Amino acid sequence: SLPPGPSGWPLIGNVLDMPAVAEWLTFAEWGAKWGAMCSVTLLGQPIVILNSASAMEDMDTKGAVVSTRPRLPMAGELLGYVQTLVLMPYGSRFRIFRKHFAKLLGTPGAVRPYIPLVEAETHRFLRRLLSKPDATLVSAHLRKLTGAIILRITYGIEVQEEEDPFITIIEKANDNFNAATAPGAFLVDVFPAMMYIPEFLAPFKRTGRRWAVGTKAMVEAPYLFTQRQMSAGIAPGSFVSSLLDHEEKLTQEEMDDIKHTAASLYGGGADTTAASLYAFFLAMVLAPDVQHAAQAEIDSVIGGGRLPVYADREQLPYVSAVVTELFRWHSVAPLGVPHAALEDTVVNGYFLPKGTLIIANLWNILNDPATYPAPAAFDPSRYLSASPQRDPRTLCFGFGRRVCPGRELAEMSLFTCVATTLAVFDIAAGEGPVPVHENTQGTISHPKPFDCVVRPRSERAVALISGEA
Ligand code: HEM
Repeated sequence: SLPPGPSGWPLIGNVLDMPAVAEWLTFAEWGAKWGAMCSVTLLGQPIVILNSASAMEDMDTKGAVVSTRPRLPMAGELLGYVQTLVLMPYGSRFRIFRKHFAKLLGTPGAVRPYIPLVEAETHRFLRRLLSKPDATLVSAHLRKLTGAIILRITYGIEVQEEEDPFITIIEKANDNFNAATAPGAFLVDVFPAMMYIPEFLAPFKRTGRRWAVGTKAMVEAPYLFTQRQMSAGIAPGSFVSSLLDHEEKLTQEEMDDIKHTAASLYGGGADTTAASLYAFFLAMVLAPDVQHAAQAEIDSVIGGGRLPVYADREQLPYVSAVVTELFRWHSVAPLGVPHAALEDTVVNGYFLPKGTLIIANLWNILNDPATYPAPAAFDPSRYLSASPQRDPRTLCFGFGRRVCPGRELAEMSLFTCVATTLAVFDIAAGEGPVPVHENTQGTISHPKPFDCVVRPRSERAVALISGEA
């Protein structure tokens, strides 16, 4: 049978038990009651929830069998996201996309060429933060930073200081994606047969068609820009330009794969990394002792004469532990991205029929007090004692064949931003009540907005930021 879980009603199953918000908290309660691998059924659709690291590892052993994605007609088919990696079903095209990703970002060696680019974009971020340190703009500055890094790696596009047209197009599409995948937002995801309803009777189809224009613009506009730059002989090196270098030898299908792999990079990488970095600012407000300890390490190892760089990582173990703790403390994807069983399978003695949805409750796994005592505390020293706690990187990126392919770039972006920001800025609480760490709803979850005060640490820091030192 399926793993145990709350008993439901005939036909509708557990529909009435499903929480409307913060699903990860209710799922955690079910885990405590029914076991780390528990299940519910929604209108006949079985859903297995993984509430512990070992349950996720057991699932991991099934490899490809548990590595397809559920069918989501709204975001996948109507908006067109099934063409991008995150919603693509397991199969040969999926493997081509993953190969592109592996070559581009799969190892520390593969991402090494991007170090100067990540550092340069991070310096631009520091300058924006210096000129507009308002708490309400921190999140926007971070989105611009992570978007700029991905656009340069993928297309060789350098973003404009004011409103950048590509970022505007892509963020609009990503907002549509988030709205389309919000739990319970579109009934057609529960009843795919609704796809047969003619459009004049189905408002969701009209919404889908409108939003699909945004997806198309996101996929086409930056790609066309790079193609034009290549024709003019002025395209800088990038993922797209290197693969299109011998365009005449590529089939239409291969070019289409390159175009959609490129689009998958922004969707997977920009908002996730920005969410993690926004959590860093919150953590510094809530844990001033951690901030002071990290700054003391930077001051003693680097001194005030330059900004830290990625190559300093080994010499900055405490700052590195801040990054490690960031991966744990704020769940960027509290419920990961749902997997689905490709065929009938048995895991831990439980039967999962083909099509079963598999959800890893990453929030709960990363807040498990047995692995991480006092999990709500932001405490980098967890990883620095003689018996360090488990590296959250083995958990926060999901599992199996769908494990996040952007891990190395995430690491580099986070370290560079955290180390340089701490070197030159103090981040303190604002005047209002002490902020609380809470996740926003959505597949990609940010900390809820909070007040803070960001100030340069000294005149010397100002000179470093503005490049005059
Ligand atoms: C803090 C940073 C990040 C976190 C916590 C994170 C986390 C995740 C998680 C949990 C998944 C779902 C894995 C699963 O299905 O089991 C995922 C998938 C994915 N991530 Fe990341 N990610 C981050 C950064 C990035 C970056 C920088 C990129 C690319 C540049 C990226 C690209 C992707 C893509 C394309 C997928 C879909 C993979 C697939 O479906 O096969 N991510 N990520």
